[in-house]
Formats: sequence, structure tokens, C-alpha cells
Amino acid sequence: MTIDRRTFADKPTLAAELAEAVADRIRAAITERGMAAIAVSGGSTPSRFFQALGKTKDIDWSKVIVTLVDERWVDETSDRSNALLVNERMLQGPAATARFFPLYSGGDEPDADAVGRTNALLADLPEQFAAVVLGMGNDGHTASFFPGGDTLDAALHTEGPTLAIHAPGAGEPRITFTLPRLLRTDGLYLHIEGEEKAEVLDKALGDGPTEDMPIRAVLRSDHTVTVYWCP
Ligand SMILES: O=C(O)C(O)[C@@H](O)[C@H](O)[C@H](O)COP(=O)(O)O
Repeated sequence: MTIDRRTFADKPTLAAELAEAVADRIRAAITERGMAAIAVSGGSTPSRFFQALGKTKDIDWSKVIVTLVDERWVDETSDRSNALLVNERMLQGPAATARFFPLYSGGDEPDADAVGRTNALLADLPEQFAAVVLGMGNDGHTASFFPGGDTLDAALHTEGPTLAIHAPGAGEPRITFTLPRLLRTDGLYLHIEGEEKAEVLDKALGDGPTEDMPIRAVLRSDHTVTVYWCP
């Protein structure tokens, strides 16, 4: 478990610095492997970071695949859609030529057919992500690894690449990359803002079961986690 905690003065500074770190990972992956894939989180925190990254000009965006670490099971017209957020905030301007792999594949429920359709699309992803950017909820969830999730154990321990998960705190049904798949990444970032989330992170770094705070499975993994935080 290696946690590299970085503190920034404010949200715009954090967004610019995180965008630069992810851009560096993308450029390095393109140089080494000819292409780059990144997986990003939805929610309310990443908007500024998406805009900063999407404006980056010195990336060959046509060699970049963008996907989500998790998605709410809603179509892309819903204001709950993480795909909508990424499309509106990141995949504009220079980044508009990137390919986007959605996790939502239609229908009311992420049933076996629907998840099968998503996983078939994701077969075109490179083996290794250049960067994975996680968020965290105040209940200690990350991606859609929610406390009380009906498939939490499988989400934390199987190859996936994705699976459906339902949880009391999740709102709608979710689809999420599994943790083993997300850990196949060059850079692993946790983007959190505000005092409350710093306290949640401190608690998660302490002793206690993973099921209570699933972010612990990430923090206790072999991968270095670089935390980007600002007040
Ligand atoms: O789709 C989602 O909800 C997520 O990807 C989720 O894991 C998110 O990162 C956290 O819930 C933090 O969300 P906020 O940034 O809104 O606090």
C-alpha cells in the first residue's frame, strides 16, 4: 500500500495539475504502445478536471480511448449520465477526436445481455490503462463499489471487465469496471475535494473491513495511489 497524498491550494489549480499528470500518462502510453486508454469517474467533482484535460492540445487524441470507471444505468440524455458529463466537458475541442467507450448499452436493467454487450465493446481496450481517475463518496465507495452492493465481492475480486451492481446508496442500478481490471493501469489517481472527504480518506486508511468502506480495497492494493486533494 503506497499512498502519495498531494494537496493543492484550490479547485482550479488541482484540476490543471491533475490534467497535466494524466496528459503525461497519455503521451507516454502513445509513445510506448501506440495508443492510450483512460478511465474516469463521474459525479460532481471531476468537471473542471475534464475541461482542463479536454483542452490539452499536445496529445494525439485520435489515439486515445476514453471510458468510465462506472456508470449509472441511464441513457445519455439523463443528467445523471456520466457519459453525458464526459461528452459535454471533456470530449470537445482538441479532445473531440478521441474515441469514447460507453458502459451503458441500453435497456432498463444491466442484465446479463446488457453487460455482455458492454464487455464485448470493451474487448477492444488495450490491456493496460494509461490512467484511471477515481472519485470517492462520503460512504467510502469508489467507482460503484458501494457498501452493501449485491455484487461487491465479485466487483473487488474478479476480472470483469465490468459487472452490474445494485446498492441502497447508489440511486439507480450501476455498471462498474471491476477492481482487478482498473488496477491494470500506469497511473492510479484518487481525486477528492473538501474537508469532509479528507476525513473520510483518513478513516478509510485506518483499520476496518473493506465491506464497510470499499475504497479500502484500492488503498490496500499493490498499486500506488496518488491522491489529489484541495479544500
Ligand atoms: O458515477 C459515480 O457516481 C461515480 O463514478 C462515483 O464513484 C463518484 O466518483 C463518487 O460518488 C464521488 O462523487 P462526487 O464527485 O459527486 O462526490
